[in-house]
Amino acid sequence: MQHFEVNFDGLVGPTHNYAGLSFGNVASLNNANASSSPKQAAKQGLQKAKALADMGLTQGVLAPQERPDVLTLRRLGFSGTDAQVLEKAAKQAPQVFLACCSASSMWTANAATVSPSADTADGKVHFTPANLTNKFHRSLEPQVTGRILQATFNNDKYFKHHTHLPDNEFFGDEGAANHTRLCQNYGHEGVEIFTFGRYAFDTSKPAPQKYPARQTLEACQAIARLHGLSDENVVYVQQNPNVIDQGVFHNDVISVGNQNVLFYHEQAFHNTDAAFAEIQQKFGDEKVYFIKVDSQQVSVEEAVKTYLFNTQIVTMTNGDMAIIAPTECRDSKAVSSYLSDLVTQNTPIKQIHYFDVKQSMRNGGGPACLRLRVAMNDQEVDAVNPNTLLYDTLFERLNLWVDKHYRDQLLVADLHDPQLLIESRTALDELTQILKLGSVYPFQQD
Ligand SMILES: NCCC[C@H](NC(=O)CCC(=O)O)C(=O)O
Repeated sequence: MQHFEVNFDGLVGPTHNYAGLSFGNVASLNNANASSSPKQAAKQGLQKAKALADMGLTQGVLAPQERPDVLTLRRLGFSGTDAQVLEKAAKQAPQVFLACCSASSMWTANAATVSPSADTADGKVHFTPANLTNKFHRSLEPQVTGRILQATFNNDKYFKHHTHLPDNEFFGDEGAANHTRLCQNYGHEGVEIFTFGRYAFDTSKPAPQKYPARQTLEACQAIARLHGLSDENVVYVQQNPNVIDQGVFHNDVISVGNQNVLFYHEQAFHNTDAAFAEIQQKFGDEKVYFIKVDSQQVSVEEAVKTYLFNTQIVTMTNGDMAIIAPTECRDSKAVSSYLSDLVTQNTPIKQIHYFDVKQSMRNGGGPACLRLRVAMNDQEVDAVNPNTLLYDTLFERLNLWVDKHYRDQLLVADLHDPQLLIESRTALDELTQILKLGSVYPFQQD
């Protein structure tokens, strides 16, 4: 049996915009109200995904969500026709309205936590959508995310879907952005590393002071229970509260792992030595490469600006690893010289590939945010909805679909345009036919 890691990239939705919604995410705050290009954003994402497919990796896509979220606006008391709902909300509660327009589901690293079948008690691949409670605009995602995941991984024999954790800050969960899995190979039992920002039920423990810690230990523990993980395969590590206060709102902004590599900044974790000893012990006899970047090489500020750690580390068909980095890393002297040196060292990382994902970066989402990793064996890959796997035909079809429906430019002030709602729904309706997802959106269920 063969084993793969498949990346499911989030398609950028037609309302991609910069509304400054994410307190604690420096790029989101700095780019508030800038004009965006949904078309360019979607194409940048597709290019990156297709390039990985061309490198011989299996690549899938996940559908975006319906925005503006008229259903939520109605729940909040705005009434009338859809156009009236948009107009009233934009006028009477602009911040609430903007939150209901975000295309943030594009960052599928926050869609769910996934545990491969090699790690779970029942031998199925488990999915728990993230509840994303810390940000109102993101808390609107989990229900539809669950439907999209079920329509993508639509076979009960191999896939187990859980409901997202209770919607409150005690169980704040941001999905795979705070979860990394190390393993000797993808089919082998792995070590699932859950990273959290604070203890929900013990306020005497360290926590950030300035920016929110979005993920709690208790949420991580609940997911490990739901997925049937053994204590022998799980490590919980607290993020260094101080780096959260410097803009590291998810752990994937300061560390990334793949197979036997954990690439991290020296300030990423609290109690690093104890955590790494536990990881190595649970990993087994083979050595884990803990690749440390220290503050003199790259400061936390530079790491947040360039997203050095929001890179993907992928295993190529010849067994070497490659780093998939945003062009911001190439444009930084400190980071690009670090990376050029890294590939000459004695680690599995041998190549660096740069991609322009600026439209996403301006909202604090790099290459790693744009993908959800699902390690599977060949039978499981065969059980995935085949229309969501990105081969040449789907790539071409999706590019045409973007050209047909997406605007070149969008301003925050355009979001209440009723025509945009019609365009978005028309696009998404067609997308569900292309990907054969069925009726996953509220507007399709009226
Ligand atoms: N994993 C990357 C997530 C980025 C995302 N940004 C946003 O939602 C910004 C949206 C805006 O500000 O318009 C977040 O912070 O959760």
